[in-house]
Amino acid sequence: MIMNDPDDYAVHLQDVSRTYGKGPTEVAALRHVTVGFPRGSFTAVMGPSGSGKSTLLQCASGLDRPQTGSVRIAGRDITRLREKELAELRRDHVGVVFQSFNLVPSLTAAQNTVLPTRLARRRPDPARVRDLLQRVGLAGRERHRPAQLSGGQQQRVAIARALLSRPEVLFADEPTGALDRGTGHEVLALLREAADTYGQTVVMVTHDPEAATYADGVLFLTDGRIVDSLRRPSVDQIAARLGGSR
Ligand SMILES: Nc1ncnc2c1ncn2[C@@H]1O[C@H](COP(=O)(O)OP(=O)(O)OP(=O)(O)O)[C@@H](O)[C@H]1O
Repeated sequence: MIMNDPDDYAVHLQDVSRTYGKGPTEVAALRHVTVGFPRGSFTAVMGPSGSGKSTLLQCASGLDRPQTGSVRIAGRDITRLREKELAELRRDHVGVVFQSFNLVPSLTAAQNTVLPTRLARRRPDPARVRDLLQRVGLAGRERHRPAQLSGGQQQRVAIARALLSRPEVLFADEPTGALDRGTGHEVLALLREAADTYGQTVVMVTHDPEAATYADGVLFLTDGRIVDSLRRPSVDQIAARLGGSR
């Protein structure tokens, strides 16, 4: 399919730049990035440490505002929205699994999982909550509070929470980084299912070539720019592309 219109994409970044700091300490984290994520696609974002992967996710998800350029989600340029409109758009269309899990300390794993759904005034399906928590390996931990869970377990609560509301767009920053192999594969299968079965658009940062093979395509960032992309690559192709830069 030929896609020229930014609205053909679930998320579209046009000429996005993000700089941190000023003067001698200035860092250009993203430099004039233009990229679209087609609806229902699963994209992996890779590149060396400091290349701008997290910044790309933060800008694309509306958690951070770029200095230049536009970011479209659900047909709206989110860089032009007021805070309240942005918060509502994010609540209704976007799910995130980022490195800080933002779990509510006083709520159990199950309560944290259903929180965004409840905030959006929807009724969570208890069977689906149980199934998701089981699939991310948290069966038996549903009533544990974050302080009673390991870092990896807290991350899995964040993954279940992001998946439960079936957002149109799901951003995940290293969702399998802290997980054992088996749980990591289950999480990747859930992300694949989100795209294939529910038409959700998934954008995932990962350092792991094997995790990236679950995606339809891989984008490579270097020094704030997208320098390459591969469609349906093998582990070996990804590893070869990353070379010594990991
Ligand atoms: N809040 C900040 N203040 C200043 N500089 C920042 C900030 N956040 C990121 N940077 C800088 O911007 C650049 C891109 O950072 P970013 O976290 O996006 O990279 P990354 O590719 O996700 O790295 P990693 O793989 O190590 O997580 C880096 O040089 C980083 O030091």
